[in-house]
Amino acid sequence: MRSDGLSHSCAFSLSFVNQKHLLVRRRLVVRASSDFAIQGRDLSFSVTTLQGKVVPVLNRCSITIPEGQLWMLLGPNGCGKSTLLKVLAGLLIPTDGAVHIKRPKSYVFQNPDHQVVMPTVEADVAFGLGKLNLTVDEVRSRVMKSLEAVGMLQYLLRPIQTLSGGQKQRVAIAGALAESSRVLLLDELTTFLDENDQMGVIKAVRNTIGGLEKVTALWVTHRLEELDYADGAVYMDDGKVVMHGNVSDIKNYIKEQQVAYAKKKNRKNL
Ligand SMILES: Nc1ncnc2c1ncn2[C@@H]1O[C@H](COP(=O)(O)OP(=O)(O)OP(=O)(O)O)[C@@H](O)[C@H]1O
Repeated sequence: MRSDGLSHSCAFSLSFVNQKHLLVRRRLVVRASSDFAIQGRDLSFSVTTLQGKVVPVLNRCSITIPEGQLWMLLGPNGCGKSTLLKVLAGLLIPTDGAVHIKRPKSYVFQNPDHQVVMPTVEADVAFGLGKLNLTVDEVRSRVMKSLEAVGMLQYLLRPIQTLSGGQKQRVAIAGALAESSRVLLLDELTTFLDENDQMGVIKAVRNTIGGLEKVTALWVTHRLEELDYADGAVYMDDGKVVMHGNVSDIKNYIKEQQVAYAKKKNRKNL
């Protein structure tokens, strides 16, 4: 675990963040203390284009996710979902607002090849435990428990390159669990996966939620069928959360948006 509370999964991501684009006014990332696991309040974030134009991406965006639950984050392309997730993870620094989040926390990437780096499954899940001063038996026990939680125990000794994309995602999640992550921030994990792998990953996440450790996950997705596995959902548009609540309300809202969009498009074509 890194000193800033990020897991090894997050450590790699910093190289993806172009610091030139960050407008840093203040940094407020503190530990959460009540029954929510994730809270962002009035978060703003902007990027500066190569032409020097400042473009707002998050616009006083607020979100609260209860502890021990799996919530989905949805919204149109470019509305700011990944940016919000990175701000919550501490990978991007908001220009304004505050983040409260339980720790340890882990951010898992869309592309598992960006974070599954060791030659075998066992070595990869154990990778982040090096700094925790654990005995060999403790490391092994954590690795096995985490792999079991994501249904990958039988792959313990497998070379990483023999795994499918979804299996690699589950190894990445096991790595986060091995580090006792209380919060998983999951960025479109199933985008590149076939249906079988997609279900394997979502069921693995579902299986890790709650429990004694009260693990909480926020899952960015475009796939409406994944909502069936969620305890709640958040819908973003234009840099802010516009709906926050139970899955059926969010599904209805999305359907209404789709109908309104189709009508608008038809009118334009007339
Ligand atoms: N470094 C950057 N430079 C310029 N624009 C950026 C940068 N990072 C994000 N953006 C812009 O900010 C907006 C939000 O991006 P973000 O990736 O958060 O959206 P998203 O909702 O996750 O999109 P998608 O669903 O397509 O993955 C987009 O218009 C994107 O082009």
